[in-house]
Amino acid sequence: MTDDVLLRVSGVTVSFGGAPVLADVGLEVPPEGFVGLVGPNGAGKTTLINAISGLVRASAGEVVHDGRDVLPLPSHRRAARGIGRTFQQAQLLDGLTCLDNVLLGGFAWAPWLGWLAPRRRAQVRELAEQALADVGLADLRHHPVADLPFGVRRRVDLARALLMRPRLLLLDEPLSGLSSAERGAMAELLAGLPASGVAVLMVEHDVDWVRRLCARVVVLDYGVKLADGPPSVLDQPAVREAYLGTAQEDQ
Ligand SMILES: Nc1ncnc2c1ncn2[C@@H]1O[C@H](COP(=O)(O)OP(=O)(O)OP(=O)(O)O)[C@@H](O)[C@H]1O
Repeated sequence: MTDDVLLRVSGVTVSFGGAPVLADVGLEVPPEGFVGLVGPNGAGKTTLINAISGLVRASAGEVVHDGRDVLPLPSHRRAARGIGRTFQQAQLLDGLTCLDNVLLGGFAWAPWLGWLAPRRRAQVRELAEQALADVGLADLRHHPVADLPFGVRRRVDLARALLMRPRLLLLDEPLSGLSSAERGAMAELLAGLPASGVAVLMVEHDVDWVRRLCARVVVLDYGVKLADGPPSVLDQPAVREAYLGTAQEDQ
C-alpha cells in the first residue's frame, strides 16, 4: 500500500439472488480524506458500504484497508481493525442512555463489555464519554435516547462509531432527515473528522453538502461506477442525467 491510500476497493461485485447489484466497482480513500459516494436510489451505494464493512458478502474483488485485504474478515473484526460506520437509521436502543448506547459500539473489543477486565472497562467508558463530548453531547450522557430529537440521536450514533477510534468512517446519509440547523451542526462535526485522523467515505444525496465537504466524489449508477474525481464531476452531463433527476426528488 502506498502512503496516500488508506482504503482501496477494487473489482467488488455483489449479487442478490443472482441479480447483480455491484459490478466490478473500485474506489480509493486517502488517509484523512473525505470522499463522497453518490448516485440515484438503488444505485448500490449502501450495498458498497455494507460490502466494505462486512455486512454483505462480495463475490469478487478486494477491499484493502490499511494494507490488508479485509474481505475474508467478519464485520466485527473489520471494526476492530479501524473501519467504523453509521447507518441510514441510527440503530439506538431507546431504553438506554446516550452513554450506554455509545458503549455498545465497543462490541468489537468484546462481545459483551462485562467480559473485559475492570480497568479496561473503565478505559472504554472514558473513551465513550470522550466520544460523546466530541459530538457536543457531554451534558446528555446520562439521558435516555428515547425522547431526544432526531438530530441528537444521529450524533449519538456518530459518537458510537467514533468509540472504536476508526481510521476510516463509513457514513450512510448522515444528513438525511435533519433540519437545516441540524444539518449545519452535523456537517461541521463531519468536516472536522479528517483533521482528527479519521478518513470518511460518505453516502449522501444532498449535492450541496457533498460539494462542500468532499475532496473527491464517486458516482454509482446501476451498480457500476460512472465517475470518480473532484466534486466538479457532479457537473458532467452523464452524471447530471443519471443522478440529479432522482436526487432532486429526495431533497
Ligand atoms: N438484502 C437485499 N436483498 C435483495 N436486494 C437488495 C438487498 N439490499 C439491496 N438490494 C437491492 O440492491 C439495489 C441497491 O440497493 P442499495 O440500497 O445499495 O442502493 P442505494 O444506492 O443505497 O439506494 P438509496 O439511495 O435508495 O439508499 C436495489 O435494487 C435494492 O433493492
